Amino acid sequence: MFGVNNFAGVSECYTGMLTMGDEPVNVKEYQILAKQALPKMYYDYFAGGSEDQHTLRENVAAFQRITTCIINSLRPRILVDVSKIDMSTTILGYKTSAPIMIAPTGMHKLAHPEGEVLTAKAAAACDVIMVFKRREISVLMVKKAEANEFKAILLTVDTPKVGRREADIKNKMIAPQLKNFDMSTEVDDSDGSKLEAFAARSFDPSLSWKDIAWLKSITKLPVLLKGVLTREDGKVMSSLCSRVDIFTLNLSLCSLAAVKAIEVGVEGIIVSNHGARQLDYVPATINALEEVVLAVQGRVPVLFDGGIRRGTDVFKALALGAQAVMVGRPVVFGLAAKGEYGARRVIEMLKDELELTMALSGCPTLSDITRNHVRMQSDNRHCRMQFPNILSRSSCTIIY
Ligand SMILES: Cc1cc2nc3c(=O)[nH]c(=O)nc-3n(C[C@H](O)[C@H](O)[C@H](O)COP(=O)(O)O)c2cc1C
Ligand SMILES: CCCCC(=O)C(=O)O
Repeated sequence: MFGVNNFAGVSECYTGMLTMGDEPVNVKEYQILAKQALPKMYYDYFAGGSEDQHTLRENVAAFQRITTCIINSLRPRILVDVSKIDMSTTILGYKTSAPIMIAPTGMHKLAHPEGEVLTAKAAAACDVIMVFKRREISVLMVKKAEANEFKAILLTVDTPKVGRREADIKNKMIAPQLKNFDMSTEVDDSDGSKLEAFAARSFDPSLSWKDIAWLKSITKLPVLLKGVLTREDGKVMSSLCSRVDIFTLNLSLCSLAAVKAIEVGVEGIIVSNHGARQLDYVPATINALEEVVLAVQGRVPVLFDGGIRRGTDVFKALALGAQAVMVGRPVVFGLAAKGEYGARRVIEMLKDELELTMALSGCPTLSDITRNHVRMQSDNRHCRMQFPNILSRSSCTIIY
């Protein structure tokens, strides 16, 4: 039988219908099983994006556009000894076996009764904290993180308010009671998404650059900003910039969001659009990555998340300058479908696929993966000089 699944952000053909007893062969198949395993309200919460879900589709589709035509393609090397592939790297001084981490995603207990405990068992989890209106909650959580020997704080900076998630509104999404949020006791009689109502009560929309100094003043842990998408901070430059311009602009002319982040002393930046759950119509993160990497100029690590579903996606993000990637939904879907085993398999499959991609691209180590291993639309001028005939074909013109 030929099954067609058309989920938000995933549009795939499969040669059979999956059922819970089946063993998924790639991370996307875990989404199919998660959909079968979860109540609709919870599946929609995990899978959904904001508003038209344009960016949700783009996060995945933009990776798929880096494909087999001359521009937006991988560029493998041949006749390199790839009998040993080393995917290990060091992030903030900590050694890890592969540049793949688990993104901070809320409410794993909706996916599985044992929630985050199983996810943490399945892999070394990456830890997150949000700054709340009630700063005493933030202080408490930072102290808890320190006491539990967490290694870094990722400050989510793209959620002063929660994005408009229409599935959650329709489903009247219930915010479960969370241990970390015990201190919020207000009664919620709002209609629509209770999660949104919770966020409106708790998150601080006045969060600004000065608060980074406050956060740094209460902890010695390194602080990384999660949710940077641009190098610029003002309207002036954004009106002047287009994707193709970014290599030719004099970066020192503009006030830079990424650069500003470094100035206020953050130890790392995560290029993320929150899995397309916040502002719709922001770029797919893979299309925003290089802009930030160029602005940061190696001064702090740049991590990446959004739409990673394949080892080749990891490879593309590394080639465009990410030091490591984080994976959100696939891990939760693995957890929902097959518990700890499923979450672990998702990471293992991505690692195996990355290993194979490195071997087939002639890259025995991560440092062998270079910008020259991908060709993007923004390399167009260079392409035009080299491949005048091919580029006149409209099939090779990819529009961001
Ligand atoms: C269900 C869900 C919950 C999330 N919760 C948080 C969160 O609490 N804090 C945060 O910074 N990001 C959160 N994110 C965003 C993820 O950290 C990450 O940016 C995103 O999932 C990456 O995209 P991907 O799901 O396509 O891998 C959440 C994402 C999902 C799907
Ligand atoms: C109220 C939102 C908290 C979790 C989150 O960040 C998400 O669902 O994307």
